Amino acid sequence: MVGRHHKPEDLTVPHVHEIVRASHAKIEHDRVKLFLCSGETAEILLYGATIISWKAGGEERLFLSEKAALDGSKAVRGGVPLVFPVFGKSSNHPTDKLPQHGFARTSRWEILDTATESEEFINVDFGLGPENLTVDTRKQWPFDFGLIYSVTLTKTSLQTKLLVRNEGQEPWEFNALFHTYLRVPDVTKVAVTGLKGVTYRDKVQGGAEATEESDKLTIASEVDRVYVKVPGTVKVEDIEVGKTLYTVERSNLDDVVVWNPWEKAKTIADFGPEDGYKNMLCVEAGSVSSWQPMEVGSFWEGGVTISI
Ligand SMILES: O=P(O)(O)OC[C@H]1O[C@@H](O)[C@H](O)[C@@H](O)[C@@H]1O
Repeated sequence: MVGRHHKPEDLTVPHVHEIVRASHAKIEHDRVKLFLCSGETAEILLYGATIISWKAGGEERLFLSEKAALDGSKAVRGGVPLVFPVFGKSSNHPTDKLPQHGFARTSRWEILDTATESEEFINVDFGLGPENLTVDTRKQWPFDFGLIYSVTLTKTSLQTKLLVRNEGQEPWEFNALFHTYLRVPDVTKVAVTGLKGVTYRDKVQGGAEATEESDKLTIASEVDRVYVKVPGTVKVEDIEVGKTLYTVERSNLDDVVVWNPWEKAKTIADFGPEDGYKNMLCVEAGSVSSWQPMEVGSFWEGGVTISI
């Protein structure tokens, strides 16, 4: 080889241990993996921009069903699927032809950017627009929109942010929700705090309205509640050990859905193991109790930070 002779100390290539320790993003054909040099990781599928793993403090923090389809054939059962532009199934509304929870969780997103700003965090942005939707989905919801979903991994948190833009010539409206399946050691030994005094719609009771009486919501049967306009921080606590497992902080997301299917999990085809409901609790931050209006050219941004 012609050229200057390099002595080993001239080489700019990092030593192997430095490569392993550096924070970085690894892009594969169907997913992005984020690594922090301190050991935390996250894994996000392009399908749905679904976060399927978040490891922090040496433990997996998200529940992912062992029967979840990860091949893009159906929405992922577990992790953090994104709900947009409709929560549940609507009727008499422009979203009423869309399937339950909309199309964001079943569309393939594009990677927009990855940047390691420091050793303390790493971020990846995904984008979704009409050009990423199937012809059928476009027919079901023909509006022009742009979404940017930003996932940031820090040493102690997983931060997610959704930017929504109306890029069309007519107004439309939407729901959005971060459908987070938190992993818990034993769901019967945790409590959700921060909901006392909040009005909720109880889907297990046919949508009846009630007010949360307790500062410690415990789970001993099926729970499916939409807490409306939750004022502050919600936490998941281990009541046996007396320690906070997760702190959920929201920005511009009024509502919190708490869901555990309990033994109904047995009837959910892609839920496994059958008793896996004991190790999960969905605490879902969203804007779902009323439609978010989007005038032509307007932006909306909402986000959630889950800390351990
Ligand atoms: O089975 P899916 O479409 O992923 O929905 C799971 C659950 O998602 C929750 O957000 C809803 O409140 C529940 O009613 C629903 O059962």
